[in-house]
Amino acid sequence: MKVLVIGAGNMGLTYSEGMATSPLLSKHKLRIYDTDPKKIEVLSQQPEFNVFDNLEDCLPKADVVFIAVKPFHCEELFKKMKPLINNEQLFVSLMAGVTIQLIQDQLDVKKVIRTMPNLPAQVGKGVTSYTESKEVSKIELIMVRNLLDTTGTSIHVDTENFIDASTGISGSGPAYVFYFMQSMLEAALKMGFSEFDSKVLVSSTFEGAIELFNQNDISPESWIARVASKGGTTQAAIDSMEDNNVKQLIQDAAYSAFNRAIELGKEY
Ligand SMILES: NC(=O)C1=CN([C@@H]2O[C@H](COP(=O)(O)OP(=O)(O)OC[C@H]3O[C@@H](n4cnc5c(N)ncnc54)[C@H](OP(=O)(O)O)[C@@H]3O)[C@@H](O)[C@H]2O)C=CC1
Ligand SMILES: O=C(O)[C@@H]1CCC=N1
Repeated sequence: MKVLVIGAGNMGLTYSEGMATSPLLSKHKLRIYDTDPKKIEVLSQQPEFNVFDNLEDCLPKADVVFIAVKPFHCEELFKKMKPLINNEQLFVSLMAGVTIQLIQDQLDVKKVIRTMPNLPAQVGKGVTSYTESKEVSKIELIMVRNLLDTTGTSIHVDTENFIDASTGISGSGPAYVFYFMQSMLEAALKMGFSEFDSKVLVSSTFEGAIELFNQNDISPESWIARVASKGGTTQAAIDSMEDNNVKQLIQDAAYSAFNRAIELGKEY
């Protein structure tokens, strides 16, 4: 199978690196197209990829085309793609907000899968939600799922509303975790720890907590209760967060991303 990825940025390159290992590609190298000459030059040194600087040479014969440009670049890209594509090809979008309908209309194609990936795919720990237009067959869907799973795990959702919702949870989510980490790092530095020790304290705490969560069927709330002694230090911290409505604020933030994804879909 010939797979082409358009846009070799954070997401496109990450998914390319995962998918290049897929047996579904059989003898074909994964194809990458980008408009940035510097990226083309660097990627051309990597033996696992076939790198292109023009669509004419890579798009017409691709079976599956992943689109990983920023949403505001899609209109210009679709215009260039349109004369080079056909209705047998399968298009997989990684773009936030951009709807299946818009892709079908602007490219004049039928088979579209819309996904919401996330950045931990870079270390094989990504989670991708995906949904499809009705013209996509079961076999095509399984094939794309296999490709997506080369970067971690994936979940099928029934509607695009859940793609926008997963943008608010898992797509943008790594940034919320980094925000929390940054806040704790800054607190550790203020308390007088060195940068190195602050990093060890914070990253080990996150890693340990995630491992506990993953290895046991216990809710985060119950884990909090196991850390917090009555009248102790943790309770003081949790009370401070509750007094400041931190939980609500985090939920509001997730909804802001969800709503922004819906808004993005109306902008193009
Ligand atoms: N980053 C993330 O964590 C996530 C991103 N996404 C989605 O993934 C998509 C890509 O995001 P991200 O990887 O961060 O973006 P990047 O800017 O890192 O990557 C996009 C790449 O596409 C190139 N490009 C721009 N226009 C074209 C074009 N017409 N043809 C071919 N290549 C082009 C860009 O080049 P240049 O730099 O020169 O513009 C760049 O190399 C977005 O739509 C985003 O919504 C989804 C979930 C998570
Ligand atoms: O911020 C964005 O718009 C993209 C989508 C999810 C993560 N990054």
